[in-house]
Amino acid sequence: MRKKVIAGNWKMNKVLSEANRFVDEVKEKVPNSEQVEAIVCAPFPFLASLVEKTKGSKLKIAAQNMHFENDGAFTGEVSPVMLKDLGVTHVVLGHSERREYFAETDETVNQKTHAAFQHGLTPIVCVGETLEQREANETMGLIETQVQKALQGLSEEQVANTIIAYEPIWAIGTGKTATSEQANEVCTHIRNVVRELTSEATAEQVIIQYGGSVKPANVDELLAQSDIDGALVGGASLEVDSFLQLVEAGAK
Ligand SMILES: O=C(CO)COP(=O)(O)O
Repeated sequence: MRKKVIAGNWKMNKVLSEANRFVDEVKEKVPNSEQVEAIVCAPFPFLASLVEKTKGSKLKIAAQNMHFENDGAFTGEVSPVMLKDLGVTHVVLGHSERREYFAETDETVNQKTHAAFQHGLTPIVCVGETLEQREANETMGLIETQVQKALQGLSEEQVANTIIAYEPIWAIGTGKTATSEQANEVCTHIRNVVRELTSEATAEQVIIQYGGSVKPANVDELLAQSDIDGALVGGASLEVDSFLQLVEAGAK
């Protein structure tokens, strides 16, 4: 059985003292279960401190983005080498907010996914449609293209170790969760795309998360779906109690 991966994406929130306090509290309480993995995706300035604090604990620390080059004249950017050196384990790539506001494309997401694996970081690759695309019946085709392009050129083993997060843009931060059936339908489609690209064994292994207004009240139903292996959570990951409730739901 696939484990559940619960990742809290803090986005551009908190200051260092708040981030430290959150992690100090949460790291003691993450269930000691092989069934669940808990990750905090924090802003760059907090990463060194949070990695240090979580050494030896079950809580993992992720970045929310990175550049694909190792180093060079890219003012304001952060490289995979820097993240790996700090002890970061995961990196969120291609979040819809980065695609919308920071010109992230399927091509750069692909370059970053390759760079993550080159440096031993696990990519959490985000895909998802807008409301207009959903209403125009474009969801399945669009998701297929996003997944294919993100994974292009990866080895089968790398695909198996990629985390794919399905985040319908219309459900992010809106309080409008996709129904668990709607979410599962797309996650099943993603697994089928992975199956076509690789093999049955890899498709069965790949972790597919749902994201978009996940909270303690709806997480059980979402995680009970056949192809949803976890959640990428914004708002409800900012408070210790709700984040822990989500992680505990993953351990059930
Ligand atoms: O974008 C998200 C996580 O990456 C989802 O955000 P919300 O959980 O706040 O809807």
